[in-house]
Amino acid sequence: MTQLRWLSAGESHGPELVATVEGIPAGMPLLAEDIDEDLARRQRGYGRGGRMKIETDRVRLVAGVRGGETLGGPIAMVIENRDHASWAGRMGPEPFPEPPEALTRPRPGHADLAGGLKYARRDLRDVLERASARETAARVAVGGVCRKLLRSVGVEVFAHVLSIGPVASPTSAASGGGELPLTELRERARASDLACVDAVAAQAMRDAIREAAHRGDTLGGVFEVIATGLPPGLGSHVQWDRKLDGRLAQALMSIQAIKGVEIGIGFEAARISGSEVHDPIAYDQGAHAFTRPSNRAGGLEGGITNGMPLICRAAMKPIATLKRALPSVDVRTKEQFDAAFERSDVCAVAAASVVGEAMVAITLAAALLEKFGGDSLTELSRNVDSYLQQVRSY
Ligand SMILES: Cc1cc2nc3c(=O)[nH]c(=O)nc-3n(C[C@H](O)[C@H](O)[C@H](O)COP(=O)(O)O)c2cc1C
Ligand SMILES: C=C(O[C@@H]1CC(C(=O)O)=C[C@@H](OP(=O)(O)O)[C@H]1O)C(=O)O
Repeated sequence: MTQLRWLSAGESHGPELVATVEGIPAGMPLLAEDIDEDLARRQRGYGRGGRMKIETDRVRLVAGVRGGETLGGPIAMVIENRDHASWAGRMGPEPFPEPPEALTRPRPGHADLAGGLKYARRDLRDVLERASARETAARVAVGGVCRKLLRSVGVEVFAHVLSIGPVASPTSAASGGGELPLTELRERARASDLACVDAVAAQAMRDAIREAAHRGDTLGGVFEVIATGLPPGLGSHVQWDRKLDGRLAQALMSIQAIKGVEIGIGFEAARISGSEVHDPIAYDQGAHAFTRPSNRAGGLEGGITNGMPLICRAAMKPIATLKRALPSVDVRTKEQFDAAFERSDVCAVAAASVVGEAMVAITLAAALLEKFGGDSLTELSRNVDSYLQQVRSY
């Protein structure tokens, strides 16, 4: 068994973000540009704030890769924070020449107050810098490495936006929106600035975001992550922490501002009968494979992949930093004030969907390595092929 481990470090306006990932087999081709494309997609999306005009995220591979191939050791990556240049004397590890002005008016919905109380920080910037979703750039870098591994065994992960505020796209893979083949869904999502596959819905979403911005308000939404090409048998029913649905939920829920996760049709399954929920089983003699005419389970039964595409959804709450700020209290004076506002995204659901892809890719890569092991890519591929042969002759 190979264990995938990873960590990120870095503050939003510090010098750089750092990510380390260990457990990737040796001999996997890996270039910075494999990851940069995802980093660029994470920066997109109608409704993002001024910060995204400053950053042009690129990864620098600093360990674990030689001559374009992984070595089997920890891979370390760095992403520069260009905005750091504007924070001289206020951010960075060295003592400041003068104490910077403290941020003392916590924003409802952000980590400011809870983190300030927990870590006994009087300047709430000490909390928000790490709580910020700037950190998700590091996650996307780790996800890019994992995506490369998954691709080598035929697994693709992609996401699309289902709704922004009250505006919904008519297409959902989980609800049988499979009139669109999944490859087409992926291409359309990648071509849209909102990762929405329906052009009419995307325009209504843009309008909703623009109107929210005019009101000084913000919007959340829902995105769906789909993984194709998965072998049956990732995850396990035998112990609580090995169930893949639970692990995916934790991974997606850990993304800043994600407040709900569904697998397949999710909460909808609780409202209808069993006969309308469960996917009948058939057998394709030619392909020597079990098939399903529907995929309401979203590719998971008993916490184990069943060979159908994996479908997860995540709900993002609206951005907490409001131009028309909500009432708050100054933590120093205890007087009532409006919460702090400098600048902010109005809506970041499309960006979060790219982070969702990364978190799902990381979780699937971990499950793949646990099942098939392998210190080299050759060994991993051989193990996968041998298992697929076993499944075909079951
Ligand atoms: C891609 C992305 C961008 C975000 N941008 C902002 C932002 O500009 N302003 C803000 O207040 N919150 C933003 N958030 C949400 C906060 O990071 C999040 O609400 C905060 O860390 C508190 O965590 P919680 O919402 O999970 O409790 C963003 C989240 C994501 C995923
Ligand atoms: C920097 C990113 O997102 C940031 C996430 C974020 C937050 O509070 O989560 C607040 C904003 O940062 P700033 O206060 O510098 O404008 C976003 O821009 C990014 O996604 O790369």
